Amino acid sequence: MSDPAVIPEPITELEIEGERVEVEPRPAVAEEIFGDRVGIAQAYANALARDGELLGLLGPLEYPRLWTRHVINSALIAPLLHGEVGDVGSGAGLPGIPLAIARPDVKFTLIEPMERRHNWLVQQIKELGLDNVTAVRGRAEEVAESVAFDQVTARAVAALSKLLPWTVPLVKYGGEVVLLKGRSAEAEITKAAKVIRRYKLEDIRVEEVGEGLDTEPTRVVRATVE
Ligand SMILES: C[S@@+](CC[C@H](N)C(=O)[O-])C[C@H]1O[C@@H](n2cnc3c(N)ncnc32)[C@H](O)[C@@H]1O
Repeated sequence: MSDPAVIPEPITELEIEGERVEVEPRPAVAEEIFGDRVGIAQAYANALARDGELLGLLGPLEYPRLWTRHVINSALIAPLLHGEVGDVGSGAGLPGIPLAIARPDVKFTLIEPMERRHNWLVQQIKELGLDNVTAVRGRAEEVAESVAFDQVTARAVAALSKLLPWTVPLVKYGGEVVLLKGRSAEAEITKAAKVIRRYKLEDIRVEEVGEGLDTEPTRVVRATVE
């Protein structure tokens, strides 16, 4: 288990298929986001660097932007969250694990159907000593009956028209979806108009978070479930 007071030595390079690959060093903004839990974030980044390829979630091109594109991009939405949060299609724990490190006061459930990834998440939760996270193996549609979250997050799982029917049924009345999206966010909202009406989503909007910090902001699609 990671000792939060100790910052582990960062993995700075790896060999993948005989090629030397550099791993992005931890940016200064990580200290601002994770505070005294930055050591846990470094332990997670190291695990992601070590196992990301094995899990089929990180290609060699992702290593030089491991922190900014994955860990920080995920953690930036931490101030938007409260209560109990479900993270659909967590994969290697994104955005759920960086969020759980940044917000020990919020409870996270990582939902991931692939056995290998789910097992890895269970192992990481234990090794990082995160007592505010659990991992559930299954597809969102399968677990919808048994859960009700204040908020549901997802990142890089599917386009909105497919993602909303997977995420909205997991949200309590009055709760919300907070979905990390790139530049396509507005276009995806337009395409998902029928689904948005069907689920009676209120106040659907695109927001950027992390402005003022020395990193690229993260875009989210937020909507209230009524
Ligand atoms: C491209 S990966 C993204 C993983 C992670 N969210 C990230 O940002 O790196 C998509 C993940 O969604 C999972 N997934 C696909 N369909 C799903 C569903 N219906 N319910 C829950 N997870 C699903 C896949 O197994 C995969 O791990």
